[in-house]
Amino acid sequence: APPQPPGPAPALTATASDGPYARLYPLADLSARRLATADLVAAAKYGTESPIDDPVREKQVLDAVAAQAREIGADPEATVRIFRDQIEANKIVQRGLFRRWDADPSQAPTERPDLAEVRKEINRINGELVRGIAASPDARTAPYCGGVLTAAAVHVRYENRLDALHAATLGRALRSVCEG
Ligand SMILES: C=C(O[C@@H]1C=C(C(=O)O)C=C[C@H]1O)C(=O)O
Repeated sequence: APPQPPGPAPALTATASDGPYARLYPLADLSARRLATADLVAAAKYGTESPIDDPVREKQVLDAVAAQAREIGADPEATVRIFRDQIEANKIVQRGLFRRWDADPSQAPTERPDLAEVRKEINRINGELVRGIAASPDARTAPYCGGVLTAAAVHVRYENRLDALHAATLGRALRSVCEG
């Protein structure tokens, strides 16, 4: 037999026995990981000329994930919709941190990460998230999606000891996962 092409990464391989929780949990987990990058992005931008909103970079992200979705057979429209929420959530955390640091400069970061390096990490998470979206069409369109996704998000919240800002914003990041 000819060699088979490599399949998706094991953690995201969906089998017939995977239930909706197993399909939706990675989306909550990856969203929390993506949201955690907002702390680094905010630290990279704080006290510089770089604004929180960067529409040029946002368009690059959305174009890239739409192309990846098409390549691997995920719905590009659902993928872009989910990523618009991911981006909005990321900016909400950045704004929250800016406010926190303005109010109490002793909490402000003392080191400034390299934004280009942080964006490489965001790109890696974006790729994983597109694969997770591609692996979950049935779970995302099922009537129980919202309940299962909320359970996964609660698990992720406690597992990662998310603070109130990140926990609330995780809900924002996941807003349209269950819209199909
Ligand atoms: C994360 C950043 O900040 C914002 C959020 C983005 C995102 O979530 O991908 C992209 C651009 C910015 O509007 C960034 O500048 O990279």
